[in-house]
Amino acid sequence: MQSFIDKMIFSFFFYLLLAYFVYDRFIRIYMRMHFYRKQGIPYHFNINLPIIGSVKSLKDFQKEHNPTNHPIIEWNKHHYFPNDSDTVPPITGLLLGSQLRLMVNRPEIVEEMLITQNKYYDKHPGSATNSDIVVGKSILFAQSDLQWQQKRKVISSALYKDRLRGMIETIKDVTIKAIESDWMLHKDQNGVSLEIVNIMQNLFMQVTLSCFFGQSIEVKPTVSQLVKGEHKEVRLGEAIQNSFEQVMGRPLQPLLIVFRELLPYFITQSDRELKQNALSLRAFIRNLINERRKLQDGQVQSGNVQYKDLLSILLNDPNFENDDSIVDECLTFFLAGSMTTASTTANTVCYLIQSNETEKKLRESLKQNFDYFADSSKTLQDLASEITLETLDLRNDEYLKYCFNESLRIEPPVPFSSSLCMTEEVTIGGFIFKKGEGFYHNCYQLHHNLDQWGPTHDEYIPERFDPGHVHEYPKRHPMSFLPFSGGKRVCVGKTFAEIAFKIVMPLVMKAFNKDGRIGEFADKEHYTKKPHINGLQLKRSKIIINFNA
Ligand code: HEM
Repeated sequence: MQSFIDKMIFSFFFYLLLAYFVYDRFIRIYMRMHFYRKQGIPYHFNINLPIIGSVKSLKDFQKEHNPTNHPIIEWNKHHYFPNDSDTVPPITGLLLGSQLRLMVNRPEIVEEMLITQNKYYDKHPGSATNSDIVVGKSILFAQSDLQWQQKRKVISSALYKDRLRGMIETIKDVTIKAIESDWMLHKDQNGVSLEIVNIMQNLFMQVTLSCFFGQSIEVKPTVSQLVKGEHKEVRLGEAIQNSFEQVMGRPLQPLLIVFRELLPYFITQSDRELKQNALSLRAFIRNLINERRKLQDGQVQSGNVQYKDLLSILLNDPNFENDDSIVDECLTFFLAGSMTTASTTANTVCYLIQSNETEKKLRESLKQNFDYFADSSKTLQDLASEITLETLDLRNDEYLKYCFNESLRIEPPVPFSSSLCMTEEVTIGGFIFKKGEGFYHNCYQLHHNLDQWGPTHDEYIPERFDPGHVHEYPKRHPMSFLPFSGGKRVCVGKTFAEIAFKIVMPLVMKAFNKDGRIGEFADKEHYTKKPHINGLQLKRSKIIINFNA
């Protein structure tokens, strides 16, 4: 009798669970899709497959087209607006496994979301769960609560103007050191042959280490990582990037597509390796923190400027109650700060190689701002002495700033926002969004909408940001350019990123120059295609440049 009752109880719970599974993975999703389709939001037909959703279609698309751009961006475009047309659907549907996501492609809707309706959505809790293993509870994926607000305020203070002045000195030192003592070692009769993404990634990792963690620029940190079962010493930047890319790809693993509840567990061999590697990274950062604790004042000395760096600020603030919360923010800074800036700079170099005219204009413009830039009797150090917070305003000509903007536009380092989530049912842009719905801002598309950027949207033209060229490139909707996100979650490092770019580019262009050209691609194919280097996919890009030295 007892065993019969046990069986009944077991069966009851088993069928209850099954019913929940069927409801959650099929019925609920179909009802939601129906709800959005009725409002005119398209869903590509392949995504109706139970549980698998768009994933099979996405994988097939990758196999067939091998997109150099981010697959989600290209898939969205391929299925919903394959030919450049004025009428990109404002919102398109995506089903990642059994998770519905909406892609917002139009600036008018983004504006309404960021400005008047921002209290109705927040970061999607799924992003925090997924990335927890690498960035823990950092501000990047945290909900916009009081704790996030307080932490963000403290972190932003590491980037105040007086501190930026010190960091400018550090960035100059790190860049000159990289060019002279690292890159130039590869010099032969053909110039200096370097892989652009790799050198920029390492450069900006060193910038981050020195500016925010006060590390000596002599240190080139490596971390022990498991690569297919073998222990290897990997450069810190590469190790962080690898772990992040793996974390981002995890929700598309077959097991996790079917049972997303298993996301916090690391079951497969590659997941266990990822966990191990993430723990090694965290241990490395904890070590930095311990070393810093031994120092008395936590001041960084750079040239004749002294400043308190991020690490000393966090160590002395009650909002960061334990070392784990400091490690979380440090790893976020490495990720958010260096991959993005590295890809922007690498893209700019590629576009200069592709366009003689743009490079000529940029060199002319730099000459107007910095006397030593084109003077061959002057060294990199001489040029560096002219670079200050004030001269970085580019008072005589802003072409370098236009190049920065155009690089961010044509290839946004963060091509779509992290996953966001409606906290209430709300109507935006005439569409009703259900509570709990996940969505992304499709920044890449915002930067390429034909009615906003015209038929040349796929060409690198810095002049579009020059007010003097407004007749050729009319003003766009303000939300058509959104590389740093916006509203309360706008990037905290945007000024730092711009400053770092404006320091690195002139130094690199002075170091590598033959008859006004920086260098050439080793593979001639690169002259005709867009570089497509974005911050989420650095590993995919292998572009060798023969720099002129
Ligand atoms: C070209 C360079 C950069 C670009 C394009 C960029 C872009 C972005 C974007 C789009 C977001 C929002 C991400 C989301 O949707 O979740 C973001 C957030 C953030 N960025 Fe940046 N970023 C850059 C450089 C930096 C730098 C240099 C730092 C640090 C020094 C930094 C620190 C952060 C942090 C901490 C957040 C999270 C802010 C919050 O949610 O409160 N970023 N960035």
